Amino acid sequence: MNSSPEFPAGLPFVKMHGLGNDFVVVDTAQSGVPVTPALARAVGDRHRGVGFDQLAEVLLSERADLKLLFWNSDGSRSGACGNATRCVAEREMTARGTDCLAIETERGLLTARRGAEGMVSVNMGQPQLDWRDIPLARDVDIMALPLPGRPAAVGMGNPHCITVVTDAEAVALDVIGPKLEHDPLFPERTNVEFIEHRKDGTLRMRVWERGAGVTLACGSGACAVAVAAHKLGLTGREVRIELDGGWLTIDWREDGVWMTGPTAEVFSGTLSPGLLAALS
Ligand SMILES: N[C@H](CCC[C@H](N)C(=O)O)C(=O)O
Repeated sequence: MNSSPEFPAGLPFVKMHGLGNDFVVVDTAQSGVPVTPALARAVGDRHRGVGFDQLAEVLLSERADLKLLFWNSDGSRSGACGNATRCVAEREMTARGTDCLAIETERGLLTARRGAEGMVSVNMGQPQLDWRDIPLARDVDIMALPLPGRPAAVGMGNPHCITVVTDAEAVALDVIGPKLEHDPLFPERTNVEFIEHRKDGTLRMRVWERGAGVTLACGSGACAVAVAAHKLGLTGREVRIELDGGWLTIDWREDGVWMTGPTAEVFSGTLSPGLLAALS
């Protein structure tokens, strides 16, 4: 095995997930090893690395308890990642012995709280409902985009394209997802969600994530979906959403869109110095 003169001890990481939306958490504040697109791609490789939907990079913050940056497995960045925010918050609240945490992200300061029955909630902030903020390439009706199925567009610090369908299971996500992800209407690409409004008032949601593909869940996507479903008159401000990996509760309150759900720590390990050396 090669050793890295720069990082002789390798890079410690923690593997976590929220409803099967899986993450590698690395603490740059402690390790001093900054994440690069190449590192994210290498660690994100499910055969030659660890594998993740997103990598959460923990940094020091002057304004909050900590700062988080999010990376997709294709090496691109995401301004928001709700499930990773909840996972890191759980770990940090446990380490610090608190029930509340302030987290700086690219989209602003987020508040996380420990909830009942081991759940963790995070306020993902107010949705972006202006076409320039989502962002879209031009001014169109954001609740009925000029695309097949008349999807809605909502930003949560990252873009989401939401189509209401009668049968979410029947959607060929891996065919339609990448088409919408790369549609020119979305200059920064987009996450893609399909939702079915069930008779019991809940939503069934399936997701194709920008930069990661089909995932078992997407927290910011669930927030965007709840906002779109409410604006389309399907649901109230609070809704339960079933994703492939489980359930999230979303509550669009006056102070922002709160998301509540489970978190899990899976294992911790050390990225080998050889892997890091190959990238430098
Ligand atoms: N899984 C994340 C969202 C990742 C979004 C990312 N794929 C992007 O490029 O915006 C979540 O729980 O919110």
